[in-house]
Amino acid sequence: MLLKSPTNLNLKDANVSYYPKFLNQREADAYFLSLLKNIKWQHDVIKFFGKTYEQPRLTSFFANNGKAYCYSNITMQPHRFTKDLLKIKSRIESQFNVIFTSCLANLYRNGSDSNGWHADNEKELGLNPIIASISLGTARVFQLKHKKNNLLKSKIVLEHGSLLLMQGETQSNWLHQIPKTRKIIGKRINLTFRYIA
Ligand SMILES: O=C(O)CCC(=O)C(=O)O
Ligand SMILES: [Fe+2]
Repeated sequence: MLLKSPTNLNLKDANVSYYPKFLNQREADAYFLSLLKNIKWQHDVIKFFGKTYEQPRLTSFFANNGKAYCYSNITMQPHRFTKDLLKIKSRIESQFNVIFTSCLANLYRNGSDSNGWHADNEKELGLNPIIASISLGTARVFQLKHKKNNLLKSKIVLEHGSLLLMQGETQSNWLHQIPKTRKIIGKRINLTFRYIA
């Protein structure tokens, strides 16, 4: 299958590219409904300076090697990959000649749900990880900012069926987030495929 040419965000010290319609409309619609229904979405509590907060989104974690994922003081024990996730994972792996062991799924229920500034730089991801991020459902804004140079920022709308690839030194040099919005909007599912050794 031939991919439409990607948009490269042309960020300094990073490598981020965007593939709209990586999944076609029919596939994206079907995956969205199926994942919404079949994933065991959980609502985690994070600890931060001794206080506890509910995460502003639901999540679920999957892996084929039993390895847990630890971030923000949460340890997520993996489920086995579902058929849907395996199909999407294989599509990305064969297209880009990469291998993933794990997938973190996020469900943003409405505009109040969000994902604050962070880099995916946990040790178990290794140096310069490649992270493949699939978006399904309502489009949301994805913002990036350079860790050291506050003049360097970027943003892109992640559309239904799209793929965003972050690789190279992106996680060392940039932060990213999904900000809240006051608009009345529907649900969005995001899948981030990762390699966790
Ligand atoms: O929802 C998104 O597009 C981003 C998710 C993300 O950054 C993460 O799970 O690490
Ligand atoms: Fe992230």
